[in-house]
Amino acid sequence: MTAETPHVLVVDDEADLRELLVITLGRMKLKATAAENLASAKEKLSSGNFDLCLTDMNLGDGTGMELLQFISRHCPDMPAAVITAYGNMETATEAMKFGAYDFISKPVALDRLRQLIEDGLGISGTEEHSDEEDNLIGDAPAMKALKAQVRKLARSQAPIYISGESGSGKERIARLIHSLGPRRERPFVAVNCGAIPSELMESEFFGHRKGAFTGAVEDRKGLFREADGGTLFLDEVADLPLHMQVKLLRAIQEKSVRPVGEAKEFQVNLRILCATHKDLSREMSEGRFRQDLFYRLNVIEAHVPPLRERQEDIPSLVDHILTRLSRAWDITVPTVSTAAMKSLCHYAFPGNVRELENTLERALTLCDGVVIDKEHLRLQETSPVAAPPSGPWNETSQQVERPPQLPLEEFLQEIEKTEILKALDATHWNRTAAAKKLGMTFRSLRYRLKKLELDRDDEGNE
Ligand SMILES: Nc1ncnc2c1ncn2[C@@H]1O[C@H](COP(=O)(O)OP(=O)(O)OP(=O)(O)O)[C@@H](O)[C@H]1O
Repeated sequence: MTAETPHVLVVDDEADLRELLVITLGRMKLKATAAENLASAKEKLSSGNFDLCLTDMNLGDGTGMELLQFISRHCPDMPAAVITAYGNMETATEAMKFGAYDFISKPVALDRLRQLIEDGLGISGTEEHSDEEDNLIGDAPAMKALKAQVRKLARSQAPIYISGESGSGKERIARLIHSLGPRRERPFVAVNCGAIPSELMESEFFGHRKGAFTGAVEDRKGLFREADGGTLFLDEVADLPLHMQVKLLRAIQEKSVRPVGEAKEFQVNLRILCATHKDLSREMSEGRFRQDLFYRLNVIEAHVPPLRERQEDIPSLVDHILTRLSRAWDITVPTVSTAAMKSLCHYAFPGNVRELENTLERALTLCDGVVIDKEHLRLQETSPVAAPPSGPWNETSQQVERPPQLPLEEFLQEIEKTEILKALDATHWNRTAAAKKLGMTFRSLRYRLKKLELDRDDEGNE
């Protein structure tokens, strides 16, 4: 966003609404320009410098969706929001998939409009950095793609469904989305839906008045209001009982909650992120998860790949986790022997990163404090890797296309890494034999291992 007065483009074919929006924006001390159809909006966007666009869906000569597509191609850094017909959630959902950061329904409520504009201007402009990002380890192609997706999603207000196996890092992704977005200064509230007893759920989510039921000794705000202005992360959302799913849907749609034993409703403004290790569409088709809630929450899906599909990330994760544990325990970071690292890189980790953390914590207690060796890991030998490391080649050795967001240099590095790891694997990490297999000198392989940060340990296993 520029340091000057933010400039908003309003696009609507109805003159009355257009005027109302321009007046409201003026009162908010913003500069507003109006366009009455798609062609004029495109022309203004091409010649002017806007910080935000607010568009209706019917534009006479085109649709709001077409304008969103134009924006994502020509001004991808400018946030855009849409105005939808009352109750038309499908259009709103579709618009968010097309890149709108939020929507507002007609008749336009002015306080909601103000909020929408403020949120939008908060995300406009320079890229944010978050410490959470540094703590999200992973350079495997799938993780790089996920990080790029997260950066984009952080700007939007769309609900996101984070899928992935247990322990793969879903909550971490949710925190990152929050910390990179306009709500970062507000609370991030995480709740494990599977851990709340069914009878307490309503009061946990929506709060209660003192005396509303036995045990309600004081007023309680509830998670929705605690997260007001910020993000509510519903972990294990598939575990919500059906009666609670109805109430949750209502709260999300109405953007308001009524505490147990309270007569009045409270407005809430929050972003909902959810996750589950279960297959949510299957839960829905088998009648355990409401279809309407599914479509409301699952506007955009972000998938966290299991650790066995990004084994090249294991060495840096090991490094990161051991550094963190050693700092907490106030000890020197131990080294990991080549044999131990090799078994870690070949283990399937059904419990994903959490299992890796537990494995290393145990190894740290069992080792002599200097070197973690294979026997300290106590990995189940019966759990071999289910899939080969995800590299630029798939299981049938067919070439995989370069993900568009991955620069060529890094893509080529991935190929190099995968091939080197394959050769090391085939030769039981005998680097002389691996170099021969790869048609290079030992020195050249050693240089590449260093460059690719695969030379964790120099124990002279040549
Ligand atoms: N990419 C990563 N880099 C560093 N640490 C990670 C990463 N992914 C996960 N972790 C760590 O692994 C542990 C499990 O992650 P997290 O709780 O986010 O997983 P989850 O998928 O939400 O698990 P569950 O399904 O059990 O709720 C956490 O301690 C988290 O900090």
